[in-house]
Amino acid sequence: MWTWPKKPAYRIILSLDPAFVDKLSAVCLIGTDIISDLSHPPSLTDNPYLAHHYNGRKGAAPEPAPSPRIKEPLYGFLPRKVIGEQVRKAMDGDINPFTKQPHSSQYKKILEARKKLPVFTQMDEFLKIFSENQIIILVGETGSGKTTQIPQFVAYSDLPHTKGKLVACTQPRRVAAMSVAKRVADEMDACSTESTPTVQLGRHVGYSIRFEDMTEPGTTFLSYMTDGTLLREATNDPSLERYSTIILDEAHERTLATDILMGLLKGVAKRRLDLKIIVMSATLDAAKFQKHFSLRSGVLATVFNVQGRTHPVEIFYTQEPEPDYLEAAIRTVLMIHRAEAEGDVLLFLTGEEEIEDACRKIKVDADDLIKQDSESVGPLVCIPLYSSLPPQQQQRIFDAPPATRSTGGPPGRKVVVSTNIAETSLTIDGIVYVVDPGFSKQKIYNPIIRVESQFVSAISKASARQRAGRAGRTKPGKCYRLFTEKDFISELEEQTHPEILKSNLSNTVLEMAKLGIKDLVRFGYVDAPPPETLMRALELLNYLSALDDDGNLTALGATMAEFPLDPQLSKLLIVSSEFKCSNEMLTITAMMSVPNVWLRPNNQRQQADAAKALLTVPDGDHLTLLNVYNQYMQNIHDKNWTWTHYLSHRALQQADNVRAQLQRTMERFDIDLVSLSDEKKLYTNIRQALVVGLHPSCGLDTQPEWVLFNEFVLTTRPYIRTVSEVRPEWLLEYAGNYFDLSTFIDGETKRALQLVINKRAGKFSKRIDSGKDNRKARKQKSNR
Ligand SMILES: Nc1ncnc2c1ncn2[C@@H]1O[C@H](COP(=O)(O)OP(=O)(O)OP(=O)(O)O)[C@@H](O)[C@H]1O
Repeated sequence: MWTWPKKPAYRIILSLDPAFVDKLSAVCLIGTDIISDLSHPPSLTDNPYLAHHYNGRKGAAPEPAPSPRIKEPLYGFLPRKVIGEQVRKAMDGDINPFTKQPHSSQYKKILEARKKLPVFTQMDEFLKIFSENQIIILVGETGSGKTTQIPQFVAYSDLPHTKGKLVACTQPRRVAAMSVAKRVADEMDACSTESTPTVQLGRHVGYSIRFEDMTEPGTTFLSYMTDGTLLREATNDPSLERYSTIILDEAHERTLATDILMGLLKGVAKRRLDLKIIVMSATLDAAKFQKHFSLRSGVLATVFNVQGRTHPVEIFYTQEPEPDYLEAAIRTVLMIHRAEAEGDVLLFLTGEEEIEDACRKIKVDADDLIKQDSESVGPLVCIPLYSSLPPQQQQRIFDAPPATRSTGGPPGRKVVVSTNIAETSLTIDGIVYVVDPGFSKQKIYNPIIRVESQFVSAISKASARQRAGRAGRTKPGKCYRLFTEKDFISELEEQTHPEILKSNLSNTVLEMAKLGIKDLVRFGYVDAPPPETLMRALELLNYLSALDDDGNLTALGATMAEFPLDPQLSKLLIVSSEFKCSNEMLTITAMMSVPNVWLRPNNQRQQADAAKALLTVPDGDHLTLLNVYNQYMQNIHDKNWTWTHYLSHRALQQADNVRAQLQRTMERFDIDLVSLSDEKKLYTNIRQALVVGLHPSCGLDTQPEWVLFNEFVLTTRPYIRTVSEVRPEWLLEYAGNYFDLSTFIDGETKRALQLVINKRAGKFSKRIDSGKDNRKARKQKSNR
């Protein structure tokens, strides 16, 4: 039987207080984190393992040691001669040079439109600089054509494609990677209406996002992908050999994965002299990237500026600050619908609940408007967009607006209500109006208490410009900012803070370890993360036995890094076969990796709750998720069954897909897929590895003393989600190293666990005593 090698992979929380949810702010956890209450805060600097990573310095935040003076390597890169004239000829020719098929007339039509983009007018200049430099920082205004054109120029410059290497272009968001790949495939001739498409999306031009790889080895020459996907790929191929050029788009967003890639690629560029790197940014703040990518001391990376944008966008501000931005946003959308000319609207809000709520309200109010004045108010559809929506549902934003009701009647309008995932790279054809209240939800990780919280806060000026840029993509647009111009100038920060400074880094550090990066402190960050955050990540990975005491990646850690999951979840999957419940854990993990499966329409809440109650397993949310999936399978994926049980068919389909992918990874590592036949024992085993929650949506109707949970959300109150009841004996048995009471300071947790130990010892000694008594009695009897 497997036992916890060091500390538990589960997040466990103790509370003896019935109102313990309120105490969760004092609990440290994140994601599927290990938690304890603060009576057991592992000291950051006293921990020998962490101290080792920080040169044994105690009590002070580590400072990076001065880099050793090394002899500068002879540096040069392999020049690639690219001639603009030849690229232009290939584009204008009758035959598609990638597929050797004739170009369609639609291709030529789109090409004429592309030629008007600012980037296109500077193609020769770009290709010259591209030939002469290994690394380029490209700065261009939103809408100038960076995302769609530059990767194509590079792909043409790679011709002939006998070398078989690809061009990669990263995007911070899935929806952008998918939609830009589609647009570029169309531009390269995938949209022919008159013949079989010459270029195909998913074959010649592809995309790759977590759980979905739409590329074809040997055929794909240009792939759009999320930055996280490329980073994951680098863990298996740190030199990223299969790429000829890597383009990091939207670098100004400073996502965690893009930042790590920037550090990594700097090293790869020195090893792979044939590799080209382009870092694209919409802000003029390129100096940081230029400095970062200076490969020789004193020589900054080359910057290429693209002038101009496609269409003008008129900006409007409010006269006074708006007291309620949501109400103001809805009012503005309706005002546009009633008074403005044809064109769709994009409204930026902060999160799923707010977006769904706004969609409902806008729809109701728009229907009222139509009733009052059907002559001048046209039909309206509202489409939500947020990251937890399944990709197919996200694609609805590209649907055509509703048709005009009658000939000559007012035009229909589409309103997309989105989080900031629509802020960059997306072109939603037809969007003319943008409504920007100036807020977004931001995650902040506090490494001291190990809590990640979400706050609604003001966006940066850079974000506001990106948002405005979503209008004016295909025609002139208008942007309504729901704040004053004075606030824009004096209150908004210039740039959004890099994610690396405010995120939990456990996943990233595991990936870095897999990449072979030993010195986390002196890795070439663009901005170095807070030392406490790195320490927390190391600590967690060490607890999980993904890293050994010297910080080396263990075999277990290497396997964990292969799963596209948080380290805690991948650990659960790996160890589940020891608990004889790996089939079930696969299902539970897949269900936790997809959007919420429960539907709860506003007007049918009671029915939805009753349906949920029928599927709820009293032992906890995890077993309930398992039950839902099993029933879905027994009902042969029936859409009607999901509908009548208020379940999202799409989310369940997605879970099925994710499960199959995770299963393939398990099989690759020979992890047994097993299930105990004794259901009661099976359920106990699963819970020994899992969590129960007291979030209002939780199915538990009891108030358990000890629970394990999956997610901690700090909103107006702290909540835990996806929870299972656990027994304190399990903590001592399976997580003995973490729950080693000699390392606990005196407090509630220690007292409670001590009680359990005493109780067990008491029982044990009583048993020994009674054994002795029995033996004595037997002896006396036999003596007699
Ligand atoms: N799906 C599409 N349908 C129609 N036109 C499109 C589409 N995608 C892009 N375009 C056109 O190409 C232009 C350039 O888009 P692109 O995404 O390449 O710009 P960008 O400079 O990368 O902007 P951003 O920084 O905002 O992503 C758009 O303004 C639009 O005119």
